[in-house]
Amino acid sequence: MRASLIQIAVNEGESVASRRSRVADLVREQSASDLVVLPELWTVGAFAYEQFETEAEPLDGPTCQEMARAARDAGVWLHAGSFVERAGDGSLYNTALVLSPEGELAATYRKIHRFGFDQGEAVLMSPGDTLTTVALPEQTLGLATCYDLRFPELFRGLVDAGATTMVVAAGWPARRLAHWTLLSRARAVEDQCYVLSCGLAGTHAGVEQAGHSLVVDPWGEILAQAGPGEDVLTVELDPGKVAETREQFPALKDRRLRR
Ligand SMILES: O=C(O)CCC(=O)C(=O)O
Repeated sequence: MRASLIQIAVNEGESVASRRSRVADLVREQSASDLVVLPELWTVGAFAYEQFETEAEPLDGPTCQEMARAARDAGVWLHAGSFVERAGDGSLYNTALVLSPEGELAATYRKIHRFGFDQGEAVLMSPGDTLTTVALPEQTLGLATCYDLRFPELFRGLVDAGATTMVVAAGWPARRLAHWTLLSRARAVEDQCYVLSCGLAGTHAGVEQAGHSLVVDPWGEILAQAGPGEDVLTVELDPGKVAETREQFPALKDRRLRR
């Protein structure tokens, strides 16, 4: 399975609507891939808190519709990153979308761990409560968003639900770049899975983004890593590698503290 991660630069001066159509074109350019992954909140910017209310969309709003067309045109599975979802009761969620190559909505994931402690996303958004996996022809995706990366129990839950490839859509700040790389590798090693960590680039709301999206294999090796700017990373995921790693080094079978 060929996967492409599009590390999108979010800078002030580009409207959400023009970024949406620019990103749709970038997705269409990845038609040689099977799976395309976008970052967290690439529409508005992960730290643009004052725009969350004004840019919130229903689940079937412009981001979902435009990404569905792009997925269908490219003929790819598209993890369309996340956007600010306004639910029926008015509350906001940081919601990730997965679209099929036919442009159908295959899965959604509402970010469970909100970032900001007692401010920002943590107070503006409601938390999701449901783990999400998506069965693709060669890999089962387990979905996570940004701060979720710090919570290994979420990933163990995804392993138990059958995930073989974790997709982490993020808007990770540059000042904690070392944690981004370390935790992506840690999740891959402990869960013996591929990890596709796709972050934002650029600077918005005064927060420089880390970039450095990466793909890690089930042994913890980094297969590819982007630099700080907008970039596309393309890697081949070996369909047998997760099972082979789990068989040759069966540490997951030795778990004793399952809840
Ligand atoms: O955990 C971190 O260091 C970054 C998390 C974050 O920026 C987010 O979840 O939006």
